[in-house]
Amino acid sequence: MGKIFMLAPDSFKESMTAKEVCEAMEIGIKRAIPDAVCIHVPMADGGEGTVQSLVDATGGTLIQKEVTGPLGTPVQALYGILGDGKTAVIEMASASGIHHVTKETKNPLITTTLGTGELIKDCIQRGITDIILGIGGSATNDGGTGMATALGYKFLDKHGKELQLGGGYLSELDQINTTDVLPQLKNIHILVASDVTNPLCGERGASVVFGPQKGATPEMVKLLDNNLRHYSNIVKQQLGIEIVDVPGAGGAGGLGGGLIAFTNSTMKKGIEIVIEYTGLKEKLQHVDYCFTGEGGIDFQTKFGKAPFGVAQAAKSVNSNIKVIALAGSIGKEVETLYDEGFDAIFGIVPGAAEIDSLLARGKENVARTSESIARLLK
Ligand SMILES: O=C(O)[C@H](O)CO
Repeated sequence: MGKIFMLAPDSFKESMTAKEVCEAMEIGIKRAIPDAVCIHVPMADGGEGTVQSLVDATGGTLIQKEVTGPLGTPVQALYGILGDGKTAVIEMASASGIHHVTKETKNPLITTTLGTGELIKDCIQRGITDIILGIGGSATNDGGTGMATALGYKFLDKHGKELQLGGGYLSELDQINTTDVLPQLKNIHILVASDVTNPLCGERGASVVFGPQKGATPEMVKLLDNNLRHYSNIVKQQLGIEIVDVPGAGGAGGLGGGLIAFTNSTMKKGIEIVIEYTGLKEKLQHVDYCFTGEGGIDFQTKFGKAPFGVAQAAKSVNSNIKVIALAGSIGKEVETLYDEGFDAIFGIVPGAAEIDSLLARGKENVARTSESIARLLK
């Protein structure tokens, strides 16, 4: 039998999905080593591409659903049901992400995570019991109250009237009513992959750090931070749950905190979840070479990006597996990755060119680079 190659890249943003990168790698490797055995395990780190990668890796299905977008108007969102038929994978950004608002319509006082909750509800209604939820890239700062509203929680003011959606109104919160919460919710487990470990409030909190990118002025940041603090106090008084300082509670405008308060959830690093659900370590057992990669690789790759998780997994299974990374751009202090399980890192760009043409020619560049590497390995 020929040498066995594990192909486990992340997507190359705006150029190729992780699955397409796998296919391009295989084309290049087989030009040099026709009898190479290539195992495809498309990767992701909990952010954009996680739904596609886990659906591809497990033979699952994609579901399209119209939900309420961050501004209250309908948007088309996608989520996945994995091959096991009982686990769903959702990226909150698909329903409530920043790409659904424009520079002119960005407004974290009114944006809502209602649509994310509608996706969770849709999963529950299909009999799903486990949900993997990637959070980040949001347009919202509502502490996950919109998400909870879709699941039946009611956020009331002191007159018993429901608050308007959006983090800007949480100063009026007086009571959280749980009478109409979906009864099935208590049987659902949500594994949360947050892109950050920030707390809900304060200097490192959701509003101060991520509010400005969602259109918050300095005054709005102050208001939103105070509102989330007030909200966390009510959650503590009425539900007995402390969310204000929990790492990750500030993810996606406080959706992390809302998930802790209102659902049966656990937070974990996105890449760890993807490695577990794709069975990467089992598939690495008899591998000789492990190819990974991402659009950009630099020193930050070691803070939980997919290629880092893949390199660590490969070396933990067998330290003799050679880990080879491909990237569109190679950034600062990339040499620090050689101590982290990477044996070699290759840029795929053939020469100076317009970014659009580089993105469009990603597959041929990955195939050519993979062929060159395989010629050396042969
Ligand atoms: O959505 C956001 O607020 C950021 O991506 C951090 O989670």
